[in-house]
Amino acid sequence: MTGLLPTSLLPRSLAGRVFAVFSLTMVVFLGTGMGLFYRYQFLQHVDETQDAALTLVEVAAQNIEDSVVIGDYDTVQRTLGKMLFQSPFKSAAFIDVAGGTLRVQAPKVERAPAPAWLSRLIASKLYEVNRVASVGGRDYGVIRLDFDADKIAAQLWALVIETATFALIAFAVGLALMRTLLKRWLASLGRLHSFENDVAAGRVTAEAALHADAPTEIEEAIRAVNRSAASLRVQFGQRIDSLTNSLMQHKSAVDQAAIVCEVDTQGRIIGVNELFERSSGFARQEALGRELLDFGRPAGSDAPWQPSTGVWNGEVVFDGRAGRLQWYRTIVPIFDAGGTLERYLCIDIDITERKEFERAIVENAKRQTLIAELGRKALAMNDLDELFQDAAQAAAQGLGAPCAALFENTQSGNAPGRQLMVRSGAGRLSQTIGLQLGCAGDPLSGAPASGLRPWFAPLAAMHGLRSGLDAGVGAFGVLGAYTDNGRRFDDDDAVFLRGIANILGTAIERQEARKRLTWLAQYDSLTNLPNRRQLGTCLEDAIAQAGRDGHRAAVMFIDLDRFKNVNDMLGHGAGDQLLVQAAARLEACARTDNVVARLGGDEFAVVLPWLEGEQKESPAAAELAGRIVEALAQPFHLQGQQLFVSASIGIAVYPEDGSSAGQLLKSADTAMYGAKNNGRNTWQFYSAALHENAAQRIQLESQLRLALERGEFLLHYQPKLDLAGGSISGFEALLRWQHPQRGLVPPLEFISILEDTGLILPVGEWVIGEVCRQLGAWAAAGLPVPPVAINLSARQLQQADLAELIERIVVGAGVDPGLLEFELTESMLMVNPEAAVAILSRIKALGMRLSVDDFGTGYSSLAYLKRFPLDALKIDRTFVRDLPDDPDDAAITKAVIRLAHSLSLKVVAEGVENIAQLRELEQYDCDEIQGYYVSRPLPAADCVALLERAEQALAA
Ligand SMILES: Nc1nc2c(ncn2[C@@H]2O[C@@H]3COP(=O)(O)O[C@H]4[C@@H](O)[C@H](n5cnc6c(=O)[nH]c(N)nc65)O[C@@H]4COP(=O)(O)O[C@H]3[C@H]2O)c(=O)[nH]1
Repeated sequence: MTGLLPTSLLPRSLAGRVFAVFSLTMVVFLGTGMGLFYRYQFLQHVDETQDAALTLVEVAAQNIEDSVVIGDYDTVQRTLGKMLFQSPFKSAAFIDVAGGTLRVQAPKVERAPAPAWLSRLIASKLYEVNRVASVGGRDYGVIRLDFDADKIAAQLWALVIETATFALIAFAVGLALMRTLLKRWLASLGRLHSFENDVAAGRVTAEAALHADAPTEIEEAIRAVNRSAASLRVQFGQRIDSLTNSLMQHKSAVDQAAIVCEVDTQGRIIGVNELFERSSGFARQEALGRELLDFGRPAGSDAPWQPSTGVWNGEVVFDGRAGRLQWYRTIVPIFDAGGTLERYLCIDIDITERKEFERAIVENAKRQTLIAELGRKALAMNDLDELFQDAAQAAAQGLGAPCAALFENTQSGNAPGRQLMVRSGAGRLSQTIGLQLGCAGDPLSGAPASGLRPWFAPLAAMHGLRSGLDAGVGAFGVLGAYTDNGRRFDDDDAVFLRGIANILGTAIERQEARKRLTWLAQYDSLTNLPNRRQLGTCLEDAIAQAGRDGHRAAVMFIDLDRFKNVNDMLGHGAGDQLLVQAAARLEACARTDNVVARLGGDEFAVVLPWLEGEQKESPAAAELAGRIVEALAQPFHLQGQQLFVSASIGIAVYPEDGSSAGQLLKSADTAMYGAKNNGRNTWQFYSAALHENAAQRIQLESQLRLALERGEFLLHYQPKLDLAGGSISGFEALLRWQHPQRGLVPPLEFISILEDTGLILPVGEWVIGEVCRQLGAWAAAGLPVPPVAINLSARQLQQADLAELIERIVVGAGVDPGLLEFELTESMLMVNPEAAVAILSRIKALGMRLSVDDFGTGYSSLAYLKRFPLDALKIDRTFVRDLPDDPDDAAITKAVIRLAHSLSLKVVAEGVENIAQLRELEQYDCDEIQGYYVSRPLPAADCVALLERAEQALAA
C-alpha cells in the first residue's frame, strides 16, 4: 500500500494508516456504489415517471373523452386537476382541435430545492406526454402533460440526501467501530513502548504484555519480541558476565601489578589498593583524605602534578615507611557520561629497585673505572708511594667518602700490640701521613666492617669521623675510607674497597716478587749463595781486576761426590739440607774476599780474586781447596743419620787457564773431573792433560753413539764357582766395547758415559738380547747351559715397563727365564724403592733371579733389602781384597754372610784372587765366589771349554 500511496501522505502511526486506508477504501466503495445506485435510481425514476405519465394520460383521456364529447370542460378540468395531484407534472392541458387550451397547473408543493444541474438533467431526459382524445373515431383534442423537472429533481435529491445521509451515518459508525477495534488491537503493540520504557529503566527482565484478544500477528510479534528480548538478555547477560569477569580480572591484575589509588578532583586520595598499602607502608585509613602529592613529588625537574583534565606521567619520589621509594606514576582523569571530571586514577609502578639498580650500575661503572685506572697505574708504576696515594684517592672517590687512608703494619711477626702507620691518605687524612697508631692484635678485628676499629679512634676523634669501612691489604696493612655522617657502608662498598686493596696487595706482591726475581737472578734460593750468573759477573770482575793489577785470580769448581745417592735415598728434602750445610761449610772455609757460589745441583764454585806469589799452582789456593775437601769430608747429620759425602775440586787460574769467566770455569770443571778420576775426595789444578781427557770423553761419547749400530759391543762372561760343589754355578755377562782404534775398552771407561747420555737403555736392551742369544747357542751346541747374570743400570730400572721389555726379549728368544739373573746395586734400589719393588716383583714373577751387586759399598741395610724379592747378594771385592788379613773386613764379611743366610739369601763373594781368600770365604760359609782366581771374564767362545769341562765332570 505504501507503494501505491506516497508515505508522506499517510499518517505515521499504524492505527492512523490502517484507518486512513480503510476510510479511503470505504469512501471509494461507497462513492462508487452510491453513484451507481443513484444513476440507476435516476434512470429508473425517469422511466417510471415517463411510463406513469403515459398511463396517467391514458386514464385521463378515457375519463375526459366523454366529457369532451359533451363539452363538459369542467369535468375535464377536474379530471386534469386530479391527475396533477401528487404527480410529477407541472401542468396538464387539453388542447382542443381548435387550439383552445384548457390548462391546469399542479398545486405548488414546498420542497427542498434540488441542484439546478439535476433539474436540467431530468428535464433533458423526460419528454412531454400528449394523448389524443378521440371518441368514435373523432378527435376532440390532445391531452398534454408537462413534467415538472424541478419537482422530480427535488424528489430525487431528497432521496439522494436521505440515502447519502444514511450511508454517511453508516460509514461514520463503521469508521468509529473500526477505530475502536483497531485501537484495542493495537493497544498490545502500544504496550511495547512501556516494555521499552521498562528496559530503558533497567528492568531488563520485564516482558512485553500480551492482550488476550490481541490479533495473532501482534501476539506473535510480541512473543517474538519477548523471545528476542529473552535471547538478548541471555546473550547480554553472558557478555556482561564475561565483561564483568574480564573487568574483575583486569582490576585484580592491575591491583597485583600496580600501586593504585583514586584521587578526587581536589587531588585528595579517596581509595588505595593493597599494593599501595604494602609498598608505601601507609594503611588505607592513613592514606585516605591525604594529598596525593604527599605520596610522591616529581623525582626530576618536572613540575608536580596538579588536578587537570590531562594525563600526567612521571617519576615521583617519597619516603615510604620502609625507606625512600621511587614510583613511576600515571594519573588518568576519569569523566562521567556527561563529560564532567569525576575523579583521577593514579597508577604507580614501583621502580625503586630498578632505580637503585641503575644507580648501582652507574656507581659500579664509576668504581670499575677507578679500579681499572688504578690497576693500569699499578702495572705501569714502580713507585709504590704514588700508587698508595692514588689508591687512597680512589677509595675515597669511589665510596663517596670525605677521606681515606692506607695504614701500614710496621711491626713484623705475630707479636701482640701491632703498630699501624698512616702510609698515605686522601682528604683530611692526607695530613696524617707518618702518624703511628697503636693496634692491639689483628688490625681487622674488633669492630664491624662498617664501624670504626679501636685503633682508629684517635684519628676519628681528631677529624670528627663517625663511620668507616676497611679492607686488609695482605700482610702489608689496611686500607680504610671514613665519613663524618655515620653512613653505613654496604656489601658493594666492601667489594669495591677490597678490589682497591687487592690491587694494592698485588702491586706490593709484584714489587716484592720483582725484588725477589732480581735477587733470584743473582742468588741461589736454597743456599742464598750467589748463583752461576752472579759468579760469572764476580769472576769477570776478578779477571778484569787481576788483568789491570797484573796478578792472578782463580776459580774452584767443587762437586759433591755421591750427593746423588743421598738425594735418591733420603729424598730431595734431605738433599737440600745437605746442600745448605755444605754451603755453610764452604763459606766458613772461604776468606772474606772469596766469593762462594752455587752453580746448580751439587756443584759449587769459589772465586779467589787475588792470588799471591809467582806460582801458578798457588799454595793459598791449594790450601783452601784442601780445607774445603776436609770440611766436606766431615760427616753430615741429616734426619738423624750420619752421612758422608766428599768433594772433588778443580782449580783454574787466570790468566794461564783461561782469560774469561767462561773459560776459567770450564777449565775448573775439567780439573774437577780430573779430581774425580783421581779417586774423588781430592782437588786438582787444571792442566792441559786434563783437558785432553775431557776432550777424549767428548769424543768417546760421539763414538759410543755409533757403536751399537756398528756392532762394536760384545759380552765377556765371568764364571762363578759354587764353593760347596766346586762347580761352575753360573756366569756374569760383562760388557766390552771393541773400539776400532783402541781395541777392547773396559766398561768402567764408558758405562758412565752411556748412562749420562741415556744410551745405556738401548745398549742394556742389546745386552739382554745378546745373553739370550748366547744361552740359545750354548743350548743348541748341546752344552750344559748355566744361569747368566746381567748388570742393570739405574737408568734401566727407571723404566716402568722394564719387566715387560725383558719378558718380550726372553719369550722372543725362547729362553728358559730361570737361566737369567739380574744384578742391581743398592743405590739403584733406593732411588725409588716403591717402584723398584713393583718392577722387581714382576721380573721375579717371570721366573728370573735377582741379586744385589757390590754389597757393602752403599747403604748396606739388610733390613731394608728385605723388602725386595732378592735371591742373592754379592759382597763387594773391597771387603774380599784384604782377606784374610784385615780383621775388620773379615768381621764384616762374616756378618754379612750370616745375616744374608738368615734372610735366605745366597752370598757371592766378588774379586777372589787367591786361594787364601777362597779358604777364608769357605770358612765363613760363603756360597759362591767370583774372581780372577776362578777365571777372568772370557769371550763366549772360551766359555765353551769351561762348560765342556763341567759337562765332563758331571759325566764322571
Ligand atoms: N780387580 C779384580 N777385578 C775383578 C776380579 N774379578 C772380576 N773383576 C772385575 O770386577 C767387575 C765385576 O763386575 P761388576 O762389579 O758388576 O762391575 C761392572 C759393572 O758394574 C759394569 N758393567 C759391566 N758390564 C755391564 C753391563 O752389561 N751393564 C751395566 N749396566 N754395567 C756393566 O762395569 C763394571 C766393571 O766391569 P768390568 O770392568 O768388567 O769388571 C768386572 C770384572 O772384570 C778380581 O778378582 N779382581
